Amino acid sequence: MSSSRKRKAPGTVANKAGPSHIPHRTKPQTTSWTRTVFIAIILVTITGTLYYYPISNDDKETPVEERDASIFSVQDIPGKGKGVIAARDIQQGELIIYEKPLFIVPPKISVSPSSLIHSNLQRVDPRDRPAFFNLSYVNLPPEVDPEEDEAEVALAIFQTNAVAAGGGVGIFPRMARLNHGCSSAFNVVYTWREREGALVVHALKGVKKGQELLTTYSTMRQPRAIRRAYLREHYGFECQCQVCSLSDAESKASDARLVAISDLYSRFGTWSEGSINGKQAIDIVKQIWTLGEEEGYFSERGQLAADAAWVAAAHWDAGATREWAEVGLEWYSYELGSDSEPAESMRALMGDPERHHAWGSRERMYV
Ligand SMILES: C[S@@+](CC[C@H](N)C(=O)[O-])C[C@H]1O[C@@H](n2cnc3c(N)ncnc32)[C@H](O)[C@@H]1O
Repeated sequence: MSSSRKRKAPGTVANKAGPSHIPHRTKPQTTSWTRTVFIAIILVTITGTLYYYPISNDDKETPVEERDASIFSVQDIPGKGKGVIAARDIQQGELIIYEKPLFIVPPKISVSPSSLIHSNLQRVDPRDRPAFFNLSYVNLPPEVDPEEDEAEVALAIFQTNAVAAGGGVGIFPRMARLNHGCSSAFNVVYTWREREGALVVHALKGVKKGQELLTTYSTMRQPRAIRRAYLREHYGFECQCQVCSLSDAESKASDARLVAISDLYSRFGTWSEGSINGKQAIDIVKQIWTLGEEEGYFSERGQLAADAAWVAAAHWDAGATREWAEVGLEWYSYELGSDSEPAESMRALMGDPERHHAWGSRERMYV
C-alpha cells in the first residue's frame, strides 16, 4: 500500500537514505516495545530516587474515545489477542493516536522492578488502572499464579507493552493494542514527542477500512529467522505477518534486500570519517532508497533524507541540500507529523541551506 503522494528523490536519482553514525539531531522512529529496555533498567540498579511523571490525560480536543472510534476499533484478532482495525480509510501521514503516558519509569532504579511498577500504579488515578490491567502479557514465570501475584502480573504487562519514551520507558494503553508486522507489513509508526510529553502514532502508508494497523517491535534490517527468534523470545509469538509468510524464494529475496540495506547504512556511516566522499555517500542513499522501494519498506526515510541533506550541506551543495530537505520534510511529515520538530527543521533548511550546522565543513562538491 504505497502512497499516492510518494515523490521521487531529488536530482537524477531516484532514492536516498540516512546514516546512524552521523549524530542525529532528532531521532526519527523510536524503537521498541521494550522488554530489552526494561532489562537494561533492571541491570542498572543504581541508587537514586524513584521518579514519577504525573502526566495526566488532559487533551483538550475532541474526547479521546470519540476521536479514536472515528478512526479505529480494538477487536479480537485470531492468533493475536486484540488488535487495532481501521474504521475508515486512513491517509498516509494521518495522526491516528495522540496519547499521554499512564506512567513512565526512569532508566535508573534502586528498587526491584515489580516494586517500581507497583508504586507507579499506586500513583495512577484508580479510574485509569483498569486500562493497565486489561492489557495483555506474555512470559509470566511458570511458577507464578496470576490470581495470587498481582505485582508479577503487573510486571509482565509492563514488559509486554512498555515503549521507549524519551529517557524512560512508558505505558500508553491505547497504542499498546497495536500488533507487530515486519518490513513492508507495518503501516503505522509511533514516536515520542519530548516537547509535548506525548506519544504520537502516524500512518506511514495509506490504510484501507478494515485493515489491521500494525507497528513494528524491532529493527527490520535483519533476516526473517533473526526477526522471528527475537519476537518469539520477547513477545511470545511466531510472526506470521505477510513478510514472514512469503514463500522461501520470496523470503530469501526479502532477507537479501534487508541485509543489503543494513550493509549500505554501515557504508554510508563511513562518510563521517572520510572513507567515502559526498557523491559516494549520496549514491549509497539512493541505493537504500531503491531497495526500500522494492521491499515496500518506507520507514526512516525522513531521517535518511535529512542525513543526505547533511552530506550535501557539508559539501557546500545548496541545491542538493534543499532537494533532500524537501524529501525529508515529506517523509518526516508522514512518519512523525508535519508539525514535528524534524519536519520543522527540514522546512527551515529548505529556506536557507547554509544554516545547516555542517555547512561547508567538507571539500566543495556537487553531490
Ligand atoms: C503490545 S501487545 C499488542 C496487543 C495485544 N495483541 C493485545 O491483545 O493487547 C504485544 C503482544 O501482542 C501479540 N502480538 C503482537 N503482534 C503479533 C503478531 N504479529 N502475531 C501474533 N501475536 C502478536 C503478542 O502476544 C505480543 O506479546
